[in-house]
Amino acid sequence: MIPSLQSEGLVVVEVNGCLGLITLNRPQALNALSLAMIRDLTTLLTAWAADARIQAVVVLGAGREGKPAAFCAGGDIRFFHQAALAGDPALGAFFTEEYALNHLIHQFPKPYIALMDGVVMGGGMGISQGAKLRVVTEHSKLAMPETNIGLFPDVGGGYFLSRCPGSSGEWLALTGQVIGAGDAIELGLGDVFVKSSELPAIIEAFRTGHQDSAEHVVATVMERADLAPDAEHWESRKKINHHFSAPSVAALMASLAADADPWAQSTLEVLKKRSPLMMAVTLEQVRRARGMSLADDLRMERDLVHHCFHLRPGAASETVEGIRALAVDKDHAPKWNPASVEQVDAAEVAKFFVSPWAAGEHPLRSLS
Ligand SMILES: C/C=C/C(=O)SCCNC(=O)CCNC(=O)[C@H](O)C(C)(C)COP(=O)(O)OP(=O)(O)OC[C@H]1O[C@@H](n2cnc3c(N)ncnc32)[C@H](O)[C@@H]1OP(=O)(O)O
Repeated sequence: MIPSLQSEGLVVVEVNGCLGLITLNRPQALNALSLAMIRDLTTLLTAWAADARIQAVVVLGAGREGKPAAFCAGGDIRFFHQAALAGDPALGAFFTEEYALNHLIHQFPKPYIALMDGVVMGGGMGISQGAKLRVVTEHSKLAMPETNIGLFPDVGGGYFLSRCPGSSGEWLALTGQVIGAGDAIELGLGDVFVKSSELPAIIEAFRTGHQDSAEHVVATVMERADLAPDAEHWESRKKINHHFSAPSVAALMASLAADADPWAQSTLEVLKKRSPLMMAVTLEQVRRARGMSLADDLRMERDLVHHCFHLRPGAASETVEGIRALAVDKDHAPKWNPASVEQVDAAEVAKFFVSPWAAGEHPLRSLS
């Protein structure tokens, strides 16, 4: 019922009755996902999908004593940095296996419940957006912040962001805006609000209560559901739709610049800090993904992430530079190349969307 795992305690598993309870247990790195953790999650979900004794799965993040909660802050970006500079083939395996895991979760045949308390970013969204029940609290901080590290919103981000209402997906993708529970529910990125003070009782019930059916597991959450707080960014939705429906990043930044409203000006300031090249790639990604299945979107994202590390290898990669500035040197001063949206070459953006693999050789060819 519990297969053997390889992440040495970073993924903790408990089975109680028909429930498989998974705790991401790397709190000092906000439960960021290593390749071993991704492999463990894949092993567990693959085994449990076929195991009639398991009828529901719950995933949560371990907390740090006295610190804010985190569900998962994404893929391990320090590993991306080291592996890219070392030319480590594990980097490619990481993305292939993480995206396949995201797909597995979206298609998981039994209730998979994500307790999205605290930080839920990047890869954390990837392992929660496919959940049947996405539980948010007043401490939830959801974001796809990849343009801040010279990346694009992957892990199925093209698929789930492009399904957000109006142009809010483009807004979230380009700015990396962090949203709380109210906005998450309003935008279709969360399902149910539970006060964080209720979580210990819910988790205790999952650990020790009688769990004899998936319905009972779901009811354990739903009976503690509450009214969500207001959506903080709801008032800005008209402005989001107006500016973020512009045809290009340069056009949408010009549109914001021409709007004296403080919201437009502060949004423009955020975009000026993001990678111009990767904003252009991101806008194209989200718009293409709107007409794609999840599997096709993940294949496109696998192509894009390959190019992030190979079109310009090593330290020349926009992603390596972005991670260096945020998480390695922590100077928060990435030197983007090019430095402004006006200098982004459309031909360079187009190269990201050419698959490096023939259709029959794509690493995610088996996803449907
Ligand atoms: C294919 C998958 C793609 C992706 O998922 S790309 C990654 C997307 N996620 C991100 O870009 C988020 C990166 N993290 C952050 O921006 C910040 O963290 C937060 C805003 C989430 C929280 O900030 P604060 O509360 O100030 O915490 P802190 O001191 O930055 O983090 C505590 C420790 O956690 C490590 N950490 C956080 N996120 C990651 C990560 N994604 N990968 C690896 N480590 C991470 C930090 O570095 C630090 O560690 P130390 O104390 O040793 O400096």
